[in-house]
Amino acid sequence: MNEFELIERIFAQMQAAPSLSNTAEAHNIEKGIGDDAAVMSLPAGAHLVSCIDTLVQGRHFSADWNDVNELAFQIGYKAVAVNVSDIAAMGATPHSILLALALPERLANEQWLTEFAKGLFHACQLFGITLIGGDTTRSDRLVLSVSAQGLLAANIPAVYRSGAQVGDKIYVSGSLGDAAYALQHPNTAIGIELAHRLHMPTPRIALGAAVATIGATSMIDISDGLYQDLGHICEQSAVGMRIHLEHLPTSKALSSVGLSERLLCQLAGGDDYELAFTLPAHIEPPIDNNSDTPVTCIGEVIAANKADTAKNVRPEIFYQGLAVTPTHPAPFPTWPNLTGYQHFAG
Ligand SMILES: Nc1ncnc2c1ncn2[C@@H]1O[C@H](COP(=O)(O)OP(=O)(O)OP(=O)(O)O)[C@@H](O)[C@H]1O
Ligand SMILES: Cc1ncc(C[n+]2csc(CCOP(=O)(O)O)c2C)c(N)n1
Ligand SMILES: [Mg+2]
Repeated sequence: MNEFELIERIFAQMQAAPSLSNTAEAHNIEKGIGDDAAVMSLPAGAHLVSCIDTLVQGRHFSADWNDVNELAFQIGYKAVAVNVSDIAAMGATPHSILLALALPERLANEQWLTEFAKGLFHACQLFGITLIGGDTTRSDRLVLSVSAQGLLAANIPAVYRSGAQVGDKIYVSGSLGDAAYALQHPNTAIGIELAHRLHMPTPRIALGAAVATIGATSMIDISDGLYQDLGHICEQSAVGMRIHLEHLPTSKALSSVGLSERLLCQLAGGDDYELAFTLPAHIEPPIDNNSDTPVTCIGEVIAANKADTAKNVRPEIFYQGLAVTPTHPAPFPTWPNLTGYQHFAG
């Protein structure tokens, strides 16, 4: 059996799981894997929301072959989760994915592919989506591109980065900085405790849909770091922001890390896959005490500083009521680089 037959067999087995085939049926997928392209019918008036995200060995996960072997399940899961997070950040409900797999020969074996497929289909099941097709090529390193489709009901507006208004409050889901800390300290007790936040992020699907319904003015998922990603809302909405550092939601594990290092992970670490959104001050956020998705107000939208050009607007940050600036960087010992993750930095 060659690699392609192996992949086909493993994926067909997983796809045949009863709960997954039920999802395909519920999603009106008329043709999934097996033809030149997939075909689905959409509910009347629904909007189709699409995105794509690539994970590259050595850039989005460890280059080390031992790690890639050990993390097969998590890599499969995360490739789906990061895309679902982008769909959630529009307020849409995820529907289906396509997978382009560039596979090194040494991973084209039953053991690795089975674990990878288990992680991928676990995510599909958890997020209620169907794999409807893909493409497989040989490559020197593992590269995964997943594109996702989501649906928005006819009467629900998608939430863009461009709608934040002066006076809105800024909210963030879950806790921040956990994944970045786990990446930087993989062998410490706290890093190990937080490793699941790096390898298996939880896209906030229900929250994204809920805030779209109640009238969120803007939303983004935090993949590159809160400071940079809120900057995208500032740029596209032509507003400024004030962020209060003492309000950043912090997990119990991360709260024992020194303040400056913790805040750096929270502002500029990335890999959080939490949602940041703005709501007019009179709209209460969907805070459900029984849910495991806390929502925290971290600041407010202010008028853009006229001195800033549209491309360099970043949030202003405050700590205990005082502006944190290069001349008064407290609680940081010196003014930190808050840029966040950039593929082509420097
Ligand atoms: N190669 C490309 N061709 C066309 N559009 C692109 C390309 N790369 C990025 N874009 C578009 O630019 C916008 C921002 O992309 P980006 O990848 O930064 O999204 P993001 O959600 O901020 O990050 P993430 O990749 O972590 O989800 C998106 O609308 C995306 O579709
Ligand atoms: C080995 C390794 N090195 C660095 C990182 C951190 N990292 C990589 S890409 C990215 C932003 C999101 O990517 P994109 O903008 O492409 O969606 C972040 C925070 C990691 N997870 N693993
Ligand atoms: Mg995004």
